[in-house]
This record gives sequence, structure tokens and C-alpha cells, in this order.
Amino acid sequence: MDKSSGDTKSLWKLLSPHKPKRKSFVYLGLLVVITTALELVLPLYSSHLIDSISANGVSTAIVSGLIALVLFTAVFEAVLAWYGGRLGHQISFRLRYSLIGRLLHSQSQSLDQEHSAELSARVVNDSKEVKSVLAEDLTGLISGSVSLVAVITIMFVLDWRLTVVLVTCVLTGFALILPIALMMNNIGKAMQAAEANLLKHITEWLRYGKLVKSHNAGGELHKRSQDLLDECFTQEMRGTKVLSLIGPISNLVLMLSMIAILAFSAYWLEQGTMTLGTVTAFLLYLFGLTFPLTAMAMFFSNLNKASGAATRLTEISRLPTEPSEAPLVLENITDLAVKDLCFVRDDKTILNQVNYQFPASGLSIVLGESGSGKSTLLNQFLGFYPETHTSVFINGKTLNEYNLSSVRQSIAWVDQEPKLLHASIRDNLTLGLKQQVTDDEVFNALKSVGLHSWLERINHNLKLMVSEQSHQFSGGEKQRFAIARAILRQAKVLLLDEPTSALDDSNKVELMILLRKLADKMRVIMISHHLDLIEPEDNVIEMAAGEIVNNNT
Ligand SMILES: Nc1ncnc2c1ncn2[C@@H]1O[C@H](COP(=O)(O)OP(=O)(O)OP(=O)(O)O)[C@@H](O)[C@H]1O
Repeated sequence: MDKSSGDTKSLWKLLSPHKPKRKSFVYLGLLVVITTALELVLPLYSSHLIDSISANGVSTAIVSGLIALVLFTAVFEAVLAWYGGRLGHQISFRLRYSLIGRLLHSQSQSLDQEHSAELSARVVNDSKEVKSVLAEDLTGLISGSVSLVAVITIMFVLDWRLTVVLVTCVLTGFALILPIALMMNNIGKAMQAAEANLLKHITEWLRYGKLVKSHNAGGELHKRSQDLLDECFTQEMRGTKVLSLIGPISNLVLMLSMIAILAFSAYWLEQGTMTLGTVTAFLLYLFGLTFPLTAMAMFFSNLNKASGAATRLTEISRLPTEPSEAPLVLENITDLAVKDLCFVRDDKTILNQVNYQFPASGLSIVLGESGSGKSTLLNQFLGFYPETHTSVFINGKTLNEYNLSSVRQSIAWVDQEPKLLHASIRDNLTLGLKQQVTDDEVFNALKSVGLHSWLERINHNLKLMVSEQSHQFSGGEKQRFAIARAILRQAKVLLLDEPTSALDDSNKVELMILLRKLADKMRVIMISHHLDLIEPEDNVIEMAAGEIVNNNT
């Protein structure tokens, strides 16, 4: 992935497809205007109250009006914070959903060099930065800016001399805060990278917990985590230093403004050119300025962090996706072939001009030394690599003419070490299945692959959760389970990558009996290193250095 520098433009570009409807922004604008108006009326009303005390004592109506005004303002402030937050969370929800979709539908090759835990950390953590700007800071910025302009205007009308004093102080404060806030850009990026790296390693260590324990590597990895945490700590501290400067500088500016205003007010009061009510209103407005100023400073500082996060998220959002438009649905498979199939990675030819037509029925066994390209050849039928789609033929048509999901519905792949998700037995079996299946159909599929006693052992409980390390299964049971998956999806072709490699002799024989039985109904193509599994009627293909060197068809 390219590492273009993050900027605010790329953040808005990333978010623009996920914007809520215009109506929502209109409601937000209305709430901002009403809340700000209430906030602005409050000091004016107080000033009126104070001036009226000095002249005629306390009026109950004015005091009741003040209480009502305070309550209304509080309610609108709460509604505004809730509504603004909701809009931000909605945008973040849509952004995350689209990024997860992009990752799930991206081409295999674009993820070959990536680490899954790092990518998931990016989608969750980086988008959190974006979310906090949208859900917390953006509303603050909008209402802050509106009230800033309005407060300064009102202040100017109340007393232009005090306003000039105040604006001078505020501009000085901004000139001090802005460069510090801009420093957050690089810090934000470094912080997110350090956290993603930490998560990547912890996930890996936990996933391969047994490997770590059996190699006594726990202590060493624990120590290594210290370096990773050190990097997070360093970046977090850089961020904290910047943020800890922003707060005191804002307070200092406010304090100085207040002292200046009080000093000038005292002078002008003494001269009789200003009333006590005006001074009170001014001071209240001054307190009111704390919020917009802090909100604006927070927004710009967090915006920089979010822009850093957007760089990486933009890379994810631009990952090339698998082709999905082809309308032709594959229903039956009569013919399976590859023509002039080449597959090259990192200047290394992995498959070299392979030409082969698989027989219409029966069991095919692909033999060959390790690294000769057996798995890569069979993988081509699942369309993982778009560049080879025109060399793979099904029923005489190239793979790119077919709707890819219909191809994957018809061709099932059973890995050397079948993968199971942390989900129920049923959900694992019906993964990606379009049609509904009854419990009886599930039991029949499991029984047809010889998992009767396994079913007894789990009490026929299809809701049982598969643990992360799939402790509920032995190696052979996992293979059979994966084959049952293929049976349930009514696949026409079953591809198996060394299904017998983890099995003892009797399990090996049983599995081969099952595969030969299945080969009567569907095309079964398996990779193996074991010559003793071959029977005279089998179709045998031998590979060496990315080429088919022998076949007995
Ligand atoms: N996507 C890829 N990117 C880079 N190299 C790849 C890719 N796919 C396969 N290879 C390389 O191609 C070679 C053949 O791999 P393949 O898994 O097809 O061999 P194999 O014959 O199935 O081996 P084994 O019997 O050990 O499973 C290996 O060196 C592998 O590293």
C-alpha cells in the first residue's frame, strides 16, 4: 500500500460517501442556532436582572423567566450534544461497515503482504479517531463558531471598547495554540501505527499459544511486548504533552482577558461611562467564550489525528475488489480445464504454461514434490487471482464470464488444515450457504461423512460453539466436517489439499473410502504425497516445478 501523507482533504473524501441525509444537517443547524441563541440571551437577561435590582428591587417574574431560560438552555444543550454525537456515530458506523466489506471482498493478492490483526486494528482504532472528531468535536466546533461570532457581535454592541480588548487577547491565544494543535498530525499517525503493531503481535501470540508455550517463548515475548508498549507510551506521551499545553494556554488567555476587562471596566465604571449590568453581561459572555475556544482548539487538534488515521483507512477503502458483475450463473459443471495457465509472483514462475483437462468424473489425485505448485493450480478454480481468470475454463467458458459467487457455490475447497470460525457448529457448517437447511439435513450430511460417534459426543448439539483452537475436533474429524460443508452446499466439485496428511492409517483408509464414494456423485480432486492411496482406476496428475509432467488420463 502506498504511504501518501494524510491531510484533511483525504479525510473528507473518505467520509463523503457515508454522510447522513441533508435533512439531518438541517436539524443539527436548527439545534445549534436555538441553543446558541438561548446561551446568548442568558447573559443579556442577567444583565437586565442586575440593573433592575439596583433600581426597583427583585421582580419575581424576571427571576422565574431566568430560571426557565436556564432550564431551556440546559435541555437544548443536552439535545444538541446527543444529536450531534448520533450523527457522528452514524457516519463512523457506515465507514466501518464499508471498510469491513472492502476487506472481505478484496482480491486475495492485495492482502498477501498484510497482517490481518493489523488491518482489523486499523478498521477499529483508526476509525475511532475519525469517530471522536465527528461525534464529539464537530458539533462543538459548529456551535462554538456560531456562538463565538454572535458573542463578539453582542459584546461589540454592548461596549466596543471592551470588545477590542477581548478580541486582541483571543487572537493572541489562537496564534499560540494553533501551531501546537497542528503538531498532533504526525503524533496521531505514529500513535495509531504503534497501537496497531501492538495488537498485531498480541493477536498472533495468543492465536499460536501452544507454539509459544511449547517453545518456552512466553518470557521472551513478554519482554518483547515491553518494546512495543514503550513505542505506544512514547507516542502517547508526545500527544499528552501537546494536549497538556493547549488547556493551560487557553486558561491563561482567558485569565488575562478577564483581568484586562476588569481593569478597564473599573476605570470606565468610575468614569460613569459604563453600567454594572454591562460589566456583568460582559463577564458572563467571557465565561461563555471558554467553551467555543476550547471546542475549536480540540477540534483542530483531533482533526489532525483523524487526518493521520484517514491516510491508512483510505488505503483500505481503495483495495481492489474481486470482480462481481458477470451475470452468468454456474449451475452444473461438465468440463473443467486450464489452458496456458501461468502464475508468477515476485519474478518467480509458480505455474508455467499449464494445460490440462480434468476427466468428467471419478477421483483425480495430484502428486508432486513440495512447492511444485499443486495447491496453486487447484486454487485457480476458486478465482482468487483475477489475472488467471482467462486461463481457467469451466464448461468451455473462461472464469471471468461467470458470476464468481456461483463458481464458489459449486466448487468446494477443503484446506490441508480446515479452518473453523469461532461460531456454532451449525453456523460453521452453513457458512455462506444461500439456502436454508433443516437440522435433519445437517445431521445427514455429518453422518454421510462418518461423523456418527462425533455427533453422539456433542449430544447432537448444533448450537455448540467451536472454540478458537477448535478443540472439539481431531484432525480427521475436522477434514470430514469440512467435507460435510461441501455436501451441504451441493458442490459439484470437491478440491482437497492433502486431506490425509494428519491422519493415521485406519483414518486414512476410511477417508479414502468416503472420497471414492463421493466421487461417484461429484468430481473429487485431491492433492496427496502418498502413492499408496492410488488405485488403478484413479486419474493421476504429477507436477514438478510448476508444470504437469505426467498424467495417466
Ligand atoms: N500468492 C503467492 N505469493 C507468493 N508465492 C506464492 C503464492 N502462492 C504460492 N506461492 C509459492 O509457490 C510455490 C508453490 O506453492 P504451492 O503451495 O502451490 O506448492 P505445493 O506443491 O502445493 O506444495 P506442498 O505440497 O508443500 O503443499 C511455493 O514456493 C509458494 O511459496
